[in-house]
Amino acid sequence: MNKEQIRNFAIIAHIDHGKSTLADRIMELTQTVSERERQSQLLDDMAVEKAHGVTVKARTVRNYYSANDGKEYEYNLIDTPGHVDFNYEVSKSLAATEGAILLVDATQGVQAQTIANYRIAKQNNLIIIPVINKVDIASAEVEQTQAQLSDLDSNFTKENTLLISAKTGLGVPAVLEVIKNRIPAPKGNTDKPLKALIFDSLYDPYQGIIAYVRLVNGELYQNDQLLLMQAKKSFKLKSLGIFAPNMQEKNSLSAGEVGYVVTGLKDPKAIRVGDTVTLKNNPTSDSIKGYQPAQQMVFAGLYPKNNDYPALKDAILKLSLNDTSFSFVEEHSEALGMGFRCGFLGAFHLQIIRERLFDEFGLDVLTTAPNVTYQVLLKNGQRMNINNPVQFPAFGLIQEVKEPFVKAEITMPSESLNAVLKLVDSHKGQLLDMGNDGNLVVVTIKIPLSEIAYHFFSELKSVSHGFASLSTEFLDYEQSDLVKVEIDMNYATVDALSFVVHRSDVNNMTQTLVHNLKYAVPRQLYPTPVQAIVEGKSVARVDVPPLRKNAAVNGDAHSVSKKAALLRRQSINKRQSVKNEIKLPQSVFNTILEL
Ligand SMILES: Nc1nc2c(ncn2[C@@H]2O[C@H](COP(=O)(O)OP(=O)(O)OP(=O)(O)O)[C@@H](O)[C@H]2O)c(=O)[nH]1
Repeated sequence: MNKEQIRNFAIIAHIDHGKSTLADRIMELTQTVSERERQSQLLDDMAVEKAHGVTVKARTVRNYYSANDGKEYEYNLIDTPGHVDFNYEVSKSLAATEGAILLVDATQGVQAQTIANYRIAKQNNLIIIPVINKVDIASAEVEQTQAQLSDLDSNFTKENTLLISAKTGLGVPAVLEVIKNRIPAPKGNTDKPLKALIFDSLYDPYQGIIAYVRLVNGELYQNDQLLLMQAKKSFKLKSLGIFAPNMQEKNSLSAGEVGYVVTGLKDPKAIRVGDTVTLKNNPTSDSIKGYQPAQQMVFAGLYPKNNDYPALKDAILKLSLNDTSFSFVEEHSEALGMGFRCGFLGAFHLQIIRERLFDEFGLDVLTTAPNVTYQVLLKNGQRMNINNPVQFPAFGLIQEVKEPFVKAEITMPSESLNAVLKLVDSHKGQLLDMGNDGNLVVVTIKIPLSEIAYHFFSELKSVSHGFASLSTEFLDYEQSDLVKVEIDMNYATVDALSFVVHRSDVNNMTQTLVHNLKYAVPRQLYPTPVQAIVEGKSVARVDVPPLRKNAAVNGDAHSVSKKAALLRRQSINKRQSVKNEIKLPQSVFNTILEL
């Protein structure tokens, strides 16, 4: 295909605004999928995507479009996820394209992820085509949505914006023409040495690592000897091809094109997204730069339920190829054995990884309570980054603790403003700015990441009846008001408990904890006070009743586990970092971790 007849583009939008549905229509109109293969959201084929009805992974598919000018064009379409946790997938995809369709649901208007994705596209210097979707719905507010788009970018005029229904197909043929007219053909030179960007990868049990590539310069042929420039690793290419939408082998790929390379490499660490592929014997002089690695925000321990550590290790390595945005290091826990401490982009990402381990590798994993990274400065001047509560140093040694703060933009209808501000306040958020645009309010806040990393998103949806949307951006590490609560007691199986909580949560938290703890089984036959101590001062105290006559003196694991589980759950709900030194049998510990 002549390079002038290639168009690489992505579809970007807020969650559920119709990207996958539009991708379905495009594949049908270009006859990429036959009548027989048609099914809705064809590209969302992962089990987690079907279960949650959202796109998690970006997908690439090549279509051939017969344009009105009588020529045939190669359209490489990339469908991207819309959830705030998966912005990283969006930026990866956009690095491989020249243009983007910015899709906005006419019944919802511009939302937080519309703005966030628009900005990523702008940063990548892409041509953006504004498209308003779902115009078939009676409650569609086309004019208002149009006005919001013009506010976002003055180039998004009424004349430039397309109106479609991805569901019925209305207006979609016009989108196909506009892609050809507005989005430029890829630049790049087939005569120069091969230079290709790896923008995604996956592990195939039979073929090893398959890299998704976008060729910037040069050509790629079957049997080429290739070199990974960052990894400094060479290999002989096993085969190459395109996605249509399934893998289809080809003899060559050339500058501007998007496709896949079967590397034959088995070591998942060999391939890094963002690396440059070139020819071993005729390498390019410069590699592709500026590719930002993902920044993990939420951390948790993952342990195999059935003690099958080798299987978990293998699965995590392979999954990390397909999702380069999560990080992992081995860790060992007294109670759970070998596992991994993993970093995620957000709580939803954690859930998705957990489900993928189950769906794709048959592995059931235990997850410890999620937490963020704390920067700790010790009195002796040593600095530590702590993302594992077990490693939290003794409070007496600590000079200062800092925690990550983010800037969050919440977009909502004005009716939800009060409820949202209340929610923000209860999560220690500070209002930075508030803008009004018709019925749409955009509130900018500064908030500790630990406060919004877990349940904030679902609480926001709930208080705004589903209408508020959120986008976040990391700000900095700032002083944290953490204090340590020590629970002073003597239990049969629970030796000691200490929690790290925000100062403002101390009173409520400790009252409840101490109250619940009194029901656990004490070792002594005589009453014992349980008390919570903060900085040497008792903040709550409860006298434990004498042991029931026939209770097991050495502790009733079940009853302890229930109470400890309750404790754990409360601590999770409160979203503080938790340090506990519970020594319990494995089975009991498992129950706690699962909560
Ligand atoms: N009535 C109507 N419904 C639509 C239209 N486009 C999409 N939908 C519906 O909107 C819902 C979301 O569509 P998707 O295509 O999954 O949205 P998406 O943007 O890919 O969602 P994520 O991948 O989760 O970000 C589905 O139930 C679609 O059937 C449209 O033009 N009209």
